[in-house]
Amino acid sequence: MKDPVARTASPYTDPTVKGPRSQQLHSGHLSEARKSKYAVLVNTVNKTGLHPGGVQPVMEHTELEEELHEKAHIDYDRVAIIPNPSVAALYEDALVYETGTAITESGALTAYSGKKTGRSPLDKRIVKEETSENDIWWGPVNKPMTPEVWKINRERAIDYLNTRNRIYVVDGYAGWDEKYRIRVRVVCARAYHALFMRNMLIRPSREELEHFHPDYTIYNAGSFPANRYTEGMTSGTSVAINFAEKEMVILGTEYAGEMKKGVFTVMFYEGPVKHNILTLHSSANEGKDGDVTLFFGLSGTGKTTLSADPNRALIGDDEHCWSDRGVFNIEGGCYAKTIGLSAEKEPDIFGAIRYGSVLENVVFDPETRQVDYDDSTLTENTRCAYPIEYISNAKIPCLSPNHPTNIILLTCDARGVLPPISKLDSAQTMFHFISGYTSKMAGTEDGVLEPQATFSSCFAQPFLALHPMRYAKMLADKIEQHGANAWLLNTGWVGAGFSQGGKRCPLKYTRAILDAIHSGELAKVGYENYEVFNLQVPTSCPGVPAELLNPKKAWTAGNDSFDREVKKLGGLFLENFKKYESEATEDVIKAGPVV
Ligand SMILES: Nc1ncnc2c1ncn2[C@@H]1O[C@H](COP(=O)(O)OP(=O)(O)OP(=O)(O)O)[C@@H](O)[C@H]1O
Ligand SMILES: O=C([O-])CC(=O)C(=O)O
Ligand SMILES: [Mn+2]
Repeated sequence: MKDPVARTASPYTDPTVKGPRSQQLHSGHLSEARKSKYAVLVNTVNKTGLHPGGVQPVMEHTELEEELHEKAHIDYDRVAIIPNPSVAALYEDALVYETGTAITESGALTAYSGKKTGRSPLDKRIVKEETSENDIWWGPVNKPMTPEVWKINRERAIDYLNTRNRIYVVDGYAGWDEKYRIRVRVVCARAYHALFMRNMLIRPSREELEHFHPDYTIYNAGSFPANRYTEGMTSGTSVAINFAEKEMVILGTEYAGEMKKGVFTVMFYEGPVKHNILTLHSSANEGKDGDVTLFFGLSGTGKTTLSADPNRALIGDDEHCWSDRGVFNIEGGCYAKTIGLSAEKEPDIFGAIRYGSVLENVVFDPETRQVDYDDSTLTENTRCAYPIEYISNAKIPCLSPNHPTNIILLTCDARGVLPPISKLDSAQTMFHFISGYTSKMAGTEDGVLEPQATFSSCFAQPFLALHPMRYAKMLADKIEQHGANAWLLNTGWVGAGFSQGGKRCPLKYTRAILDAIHSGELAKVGYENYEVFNLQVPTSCPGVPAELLNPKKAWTAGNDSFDREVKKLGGLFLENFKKYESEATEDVIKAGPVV
């Protein structure tokens, strides 16, 4: 599969359209509801003696079909609506209707997302309407969309869905805490997208699905582009959320991550605004004594990798809420990066890639069906989505009544000047949380090919709905109330930066650092002050060479380049923080680097 078919966002080259409708009706995919519907049709025809195709017969529609018809004008007489299909049915459909979709050696379904292999943050918009506009952070990420443009795009998505022979509906919850969960419905054209969201949402029981009425609905028409001449569109891609209508519309990108991150933005809005709970871009796990650790960090910094820990139960790998009742995962699955994945280094994740999991944009051998996890031909951002129970020590239900004991801010510093581990006081925690520094690595966002210094407030800027300081203040209050310890952990370069030929901190050392935090040993060792950033770094850590702990001592590329790099990064932090200074307290402003 070295040269897969590049799918473009056009319905005309969309290989998912195959086979006449009559074939589908007999394809064995009909749900019970569908079958009884056709039984009704047959009965009507028999009773009236009318030939089908003459007078329009009276057809009975399911509750779900009626709802979709009423809310979204889905043409249920033309399109087969497949409600909450099984994994097996989705496999069958994906294999029949989608170009390049296949089963890999380990049993996972592998699919291509087409041209877009990462999120498109520049094409994300929020509808400007009165119920939410005073709360929304109309900052660098949330671009306003007028209600008129929303209607145009929504209609375009629905028109596209109505041209399909079959569309899928996946219903699920976001949030394991029943008090705070939202019900989400996904309506999409690709079986791969349906299976992805079946994995990523929390799966309701069969009974719960029977009368499931969503709070939010996602219309994913990603194979079909937005019209670039529609006012405000800057490309053929549009990912839009309407908080008043409680809907999301996707056009012009088939990257599945947009759906899960769309739900996340909804939680970033609903959590604080409606329930006074804090939404966080973090993973979480729990030790044997019930101690909870949260790992905040941007894409690629290690949330998924480090939260999968054989000694600790996994609560979740990417999206959590911290409420007055502890911590809960938003999702029912994990979405792991698979580039460079190996059974030796990351056995839990490797083992989760099996029947039911969805691999995205990986390269595999068409004969042996073996996946080459080192191959980044299609993208650096190769991924796998699997249900969380595929991690054997996942804690189900995925929540803890305990408040976090440790808070770990992850960063992946490609300059190699942030220490592998530092202990933070509360002002430093706020400074670094608001700053949200990492080197953005190639892949998860469209167009990023080399590491770039990036500051993403709350480690979540592309997903935030409200101003970052609203989340930061909530976090400060919670940390103070529950007395959590905070750490800054750099999973990035050590010894020298990316540009000086340094290397990324070996995973085994990062894991040893975490073990020492969890065993309490790291709190007991000696500390020294690390220049410019004024961070407290340990002078020793079990399982880690001591010389790695202080970047100045670890640096192999000459003192001049070290001084230059550390000051340059310090300067970037200060420059970035200026925009928050008017709202931050004096001690937080002072907790930044001194250049
Ligand atoms: N020292 C290290 N610590 C953590 N991860 C490392 C380290 N060295 C290399 N890696 C690799 O970095 C990647 C971290 O990706 P991971 O999926 O954990 O990111 P994430 O924070 O969950 O991102 P996203 O929010 O995009 O899902 C993995 O591919 C992992 O193998
Ligand atoms: O959303 C995605 O595509 C992957 C992810 O977790 C992130 O970028 O934080
Ligand atoms: Mn993420």
